[in-house]
Amino acid sequence: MPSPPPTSPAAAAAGYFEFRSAEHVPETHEWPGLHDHPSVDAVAVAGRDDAVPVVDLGGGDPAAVARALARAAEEWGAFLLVGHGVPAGVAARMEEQIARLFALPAADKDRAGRRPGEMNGYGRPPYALRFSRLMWSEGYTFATATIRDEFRRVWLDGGNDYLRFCEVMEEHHREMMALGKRLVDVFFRALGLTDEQIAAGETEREIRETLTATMHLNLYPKCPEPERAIGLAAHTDSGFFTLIMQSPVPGLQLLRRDPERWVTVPAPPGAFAVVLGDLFQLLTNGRFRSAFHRAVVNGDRDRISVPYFLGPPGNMEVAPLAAAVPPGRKPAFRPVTWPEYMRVKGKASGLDASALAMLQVPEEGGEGGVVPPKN
Ligand SMILES: C=C1C[C@]23C[C@@]1(O)CC[C@H]2[C@@]12CCC[C@@](C)(C(=O)O1)[C@H]2[C@@H]3C(=O)O
Ligand SMILES: O=C(O)CCC(=O)C(=O)O
Ligand SMILES: [Fe+2]
Repeated sequence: MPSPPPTSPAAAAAGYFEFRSAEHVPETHEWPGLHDHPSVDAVAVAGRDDAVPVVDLGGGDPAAVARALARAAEEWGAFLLVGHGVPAGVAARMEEQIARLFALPAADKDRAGRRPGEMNGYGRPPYALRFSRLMWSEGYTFATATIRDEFRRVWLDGGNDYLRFCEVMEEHHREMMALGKRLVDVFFRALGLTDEQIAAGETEREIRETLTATMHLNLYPKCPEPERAIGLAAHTDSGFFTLIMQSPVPGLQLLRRDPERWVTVPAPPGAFAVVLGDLFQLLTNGRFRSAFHRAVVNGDRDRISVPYFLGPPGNMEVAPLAAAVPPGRKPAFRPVTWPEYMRVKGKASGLDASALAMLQVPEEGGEGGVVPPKN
């Protein structure tokens, strides 16, 4: 089957082609091992609970909310967040603007193409470069601190389309940052900290107040052969946690074990999916787990997702919180900055090893260095 032609030289470098005119999945995008584990829906059946946890922030007993969050973070490393108070209009405006961005002529998007070694821009996410096959998605990454500069690369005239787009991204950023900070405190409570300790703890305050955010826009165009392509290949996020706004079209899947299976996360309107990252696993001394996840594509409908990656500033050393280390024990991981962790993760993926395991401190008298499989 001949591959559809790429839209432009930069699009070819980014690995994109004209998804809309594809009648088949070309060999370049055919993904190996997609069905090594079955995909299942998020339901509870006798003896096996595949119901993705739901955490409701709205109005319940704070202690009960913290317990629900602790269970989700320990057992799944992911959950659906409802009762968060973010107005529904925000997601609707985001979907509209993102669809408009990706529908722009290739030449406009190419001007913002992510160059090698750069964090921001239009193109494949960093980890995609490890794979020889391509994914069925378009992406755009940007730091929330530089939204206006970033999108002047796309809309050179700085006109109304540009202004409207930036306003909507900024609105989403404001809502997500406020929600992220609230959630950090609920995570601390879930670790067993009292409200007084959360208010007085210097480390806890620093984590909440210096949170940084990166946004990544994903468009998964509808796919003529969804069984043969992947939207986003399996990975863990590396930061603290990710708030994911998604179209009401399921696609996000979480790997569960014993037996290994991909559980599809439902996409009820208004709910955010929350996925914990590797540095949160380190921060909580391994108590809360990062989630191995991927995004599959759909035969009938496009899907948009907006992961909002929250993490520490680049110069902050992340170490296990005292509250998460059992009395009389040493922290299980050595301190690391986010950029340093990314380098370790890059090496670990080449070695097929876990980056977190490489940062583990051997227990006295124990073997050390081994993080049990995720989920
Ligand atoms: C803040 C970030 C997290 C991320 C790398 C990035 O700098 C921006 C893109 C993010 C993303 C999205 C797709 C999967 C992922 C592993 C990737 O390669 O790029 C994540 C990164 C991450 O969480 O490590
Ligand atoms: O599309 C999704 O739901 C997940 C996206 C994701 O995991 C990512 O961009 O890191
Ligand atoms: Fe992710």
